[in-house]
Amino acid sequence: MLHVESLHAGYDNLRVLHGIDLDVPAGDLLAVIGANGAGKTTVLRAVSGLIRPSSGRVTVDGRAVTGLRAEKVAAAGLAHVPENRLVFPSLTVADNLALGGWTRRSSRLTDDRDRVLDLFPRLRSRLAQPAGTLSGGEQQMVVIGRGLMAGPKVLVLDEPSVGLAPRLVAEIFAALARLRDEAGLAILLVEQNARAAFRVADRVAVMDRGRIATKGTPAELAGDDRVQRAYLGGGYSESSTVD
Ligand SMILES: Nc1ncnc2c1ncn2[C@@H]1O[C@H](COP(=O)(O)OP(=O)(O)OP(=O)(O)O)[C@@H](O)[C@H]1O
Repeated sequence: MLHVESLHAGYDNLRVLHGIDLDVPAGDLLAVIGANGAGKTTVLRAVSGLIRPSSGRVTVDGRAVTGLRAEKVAAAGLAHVPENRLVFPSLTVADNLALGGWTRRSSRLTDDRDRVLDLFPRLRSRLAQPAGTLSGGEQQMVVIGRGLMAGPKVLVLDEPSVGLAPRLVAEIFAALARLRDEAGLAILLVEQNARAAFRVADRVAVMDRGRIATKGTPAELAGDDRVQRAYLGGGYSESSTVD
C-alpha cells in the first residue's frame, strides 16, 4: 500500500536520507525507531510531500506520488499526523474533526466521525469543548481523528506517544492496532518509545544516520543484543509489560 524505494532527501545543502527502502502493506504496522537526528521525521516529511525528495520513488496504493505536494499526496490516500500535536485550540473538538473531512462528501462525514468516536470514546463527551482545553493525550486523539476523517488508506504518525502517560500511550496504540486489524490501514509509525513500538508493530526498522541499519519483526530484533542495549534498555521480551 505504501512503497518507498531508494529515497534521498534533506534540507538545503544538508543531505539527510541516503536511500531509504520501506514497504507497508495494507493491514500492517511498520515502526521506525532510531537515535535523535537519524532522519525519522525527514522520512515522513519526504513521503507525505512536505519536503521534496532529491531522488527515489514513493507510491501510495500503486500511484506514484514522489515529489507531489502534500495536498496531492493526501488526496492519493495518505494521512500524516505530525509530531507537534497541533489542534485548532479555539475550535471545538467537533470542528477540529470536521476540518479533516473537508474534501469528503458531507453524507460520509457523520459515519466517519462515528468511527473516530468509536475508536476514541473519550472524545464523545468533549465534542463541544474547545480543543485547546483538552489534555495532551486527548489532543493527540483529535489530531489522529482529524487525519482519519479524510478516509486514508495509509496513516503515518510522528511520535504520537511523546509526553504521554503510559496508560494513554497504550490507549492510542490500541487504537492504531484496531485501525490496522479492522480497517486494514497501512500504518507507518515513527517512535522514540521503542518498547511501546515493539509491542504494537508487525515489523520494526532501525534508522541510523539517514539509512535503515536493520529491520525485522519485533521478536527478531529483540534477539539482537545491539538493538536491546541501544533502544530497549535491555531485558525486553514480547511478554514485557513495563514501559
Ligand atoms: N527544517 C530543517 N532544516 C534543516 N535541517 C533540518 C530540518 N529538520 C531537520 N533537520 C536536520 O535533519 C536531520 C534529521 O532530522 P530528523 O528530524 O529527521 O531526525 P529524527 O530522527 O526525526 O530525530 P528526533 O528523534 O530527534 O525527532 C538532523 O540533523 C536535523 O538537524
